[in-house]
Amino acid sequence: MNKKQLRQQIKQRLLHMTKEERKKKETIIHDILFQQHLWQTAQVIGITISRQIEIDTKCIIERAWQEGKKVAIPKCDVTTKQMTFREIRSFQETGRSFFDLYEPIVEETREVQKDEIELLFVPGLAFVRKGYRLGYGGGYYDRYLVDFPNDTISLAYDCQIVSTLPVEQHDIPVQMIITNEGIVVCENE
Ligand SMILES: Nc1nc2c(c(=O)[nH]1)N(C=O)[C@@H](CNc1ccc(C(=O)N[C@@H](CCC(=O)O)C(=O)O)cc1)CN2
Ligand SMILES: Nc1ncnc2c1ncn2[C@@H]1O[C@H](COP(=O)(O)OP(=O)(O)OP(=O)(O)O)[C@@H](O)[C@H]1O
Repeated sequence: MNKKQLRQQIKQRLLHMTKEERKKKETIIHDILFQQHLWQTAQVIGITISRQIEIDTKCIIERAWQEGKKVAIPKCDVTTKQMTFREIRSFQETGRSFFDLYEPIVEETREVQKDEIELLFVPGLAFVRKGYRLGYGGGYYDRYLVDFPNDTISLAYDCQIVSTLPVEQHDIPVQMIITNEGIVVCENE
């Protein structure tokens, strides 16, 4: 199966989950996350604002603010396919952008440098247990991760874990995946 077909297949799986199933699994994933030392000690997190089929990140962002953490979200440059992260202090500092994404409002936010982000949440559609992932096809995270120096984590429903993925030269694995079935520590060789 090629990447495009695989994306379609996983999207279908996600769309077929019932509201109850989704909520139940989401709660488990959030609970596991908040128990992690990695979470508890991170002072600055990098995270996206979730869309329909993605695991809810708004409550993660709110929890981060409650715990005094700083929250940075990406702003994509569609021509260079690069991202920069900017700190948001409330959802009012975000605006709807391309592709139905919410991005930081540049005039109201400051840029957060890569090395300031202590824990980066990496979105994806499908994952293998070694940490390799299939994204939405922009290549934004693959580029961003090239010289990212700190911890990376992904959140996924069990149905997003697959046994194989077409791995390419530029793919960089995440260090940890949290699913509703537990934690996967990805061993990088
Ligand atoms: N909530 C959320 N925000 C996010 C991401 C995400 O996965 N989730 N991203 C995670 O990376 C970045 C945006 N990712 C994007 C990925 C693809 C395309 C895009 O234009 N896709 C084309 C197909 C491109 C291709 O196949 O070459 C399209 O669907 O038409 C845009 C943004 C940053 N923000
Ligand atoms: N480090 C990189 N440098 C240059 N081009 C890259 C890099 N990483 C990915 N690309 C290019 O970006 C495009 C999308 O890559 P890919 O299909 O792996 O995206 P993805 O993993 O689904 O997306 P994302 O990383 O945003 O989640 C491809 O054309 C790929 O060649």
